[in-house]
Amino acid sequence: MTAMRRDVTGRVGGPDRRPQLFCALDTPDGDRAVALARQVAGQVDGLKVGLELFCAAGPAALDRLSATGLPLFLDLKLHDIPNTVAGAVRSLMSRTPALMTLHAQGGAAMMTAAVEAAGAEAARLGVAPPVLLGVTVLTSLDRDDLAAVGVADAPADQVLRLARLGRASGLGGLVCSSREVAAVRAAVGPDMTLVVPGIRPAGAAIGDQKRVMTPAQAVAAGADLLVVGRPITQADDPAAAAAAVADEIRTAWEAGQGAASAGRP
Ligand SMILES: O=c1ccn([C@@H]2O[C@H](COP(=O)(O)O)[C@@H](O)[C@H]2O)c(=O)[nH]1
Repeated sequence: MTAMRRDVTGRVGGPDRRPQLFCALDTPDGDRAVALARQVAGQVDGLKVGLELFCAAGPAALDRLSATGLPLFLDLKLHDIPNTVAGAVRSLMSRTPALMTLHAQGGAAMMTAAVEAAGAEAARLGVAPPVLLGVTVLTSLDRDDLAAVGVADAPADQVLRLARLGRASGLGGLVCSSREVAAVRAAVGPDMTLVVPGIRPAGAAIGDQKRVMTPAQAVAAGADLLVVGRPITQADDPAAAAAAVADEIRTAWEAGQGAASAGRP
């Protein structure tokens, strides 16, 4: 597995805790994914492989992307009975992803089974276990969408409920939108890795996302890892688009660091 910057707790971000940028390679074409990865490799901290690429190109896509040397984030959002999810985690571990997702609404037994399977399989293979991330409420959903599936609470309340369940189940991190990340941090403490998709630079098309923020806003809110897909991959110049997002993250982070040290006695 490619080294991830983690602090002593395992939280992604490294000693300086600068938020990381991962590019979502959402394409059914393995060759295009590899080409995109090469284009953005100098600007991003890692690559995210989701359902579209994995369903089309399979685990071989992970092997090809590993050659970039960047950490891989396998975002398959596992959601099934505990035994099946544990088996899927074991099967995926040989590809040594740095991060993997499962749906927190799959419940505590499912998440615990995944954590145990990842730990045991990592020990057997002699590798570091991935950071298991619980997806709380998809960033493409708003209050009306939740109501339509029988959840009367606002997204922020449902995110917090699932975040606490994920922490109690032993997960290493959570996926939520930037809008909830500060409240989730307050609820789960400093050690969990908080990942935010639904990132849109000012003026970018929002598409199917509903709970969005800019990269700078996500950093100010306290995100550890920002996932950006189409604003980079569908740009005329993906490398330049990735560099602009990375710059925005760095600038916002440094401004926050400066403000924090100015407030210190
Ligand atoms: O709540 C979630 C969880 C995962 N995603 C994934 O992130 C990227 C976002 O891509 P964009 O093109 O920047 O919208 C995509 O792979 C999703 O599957 C998410 O958007 N929201």
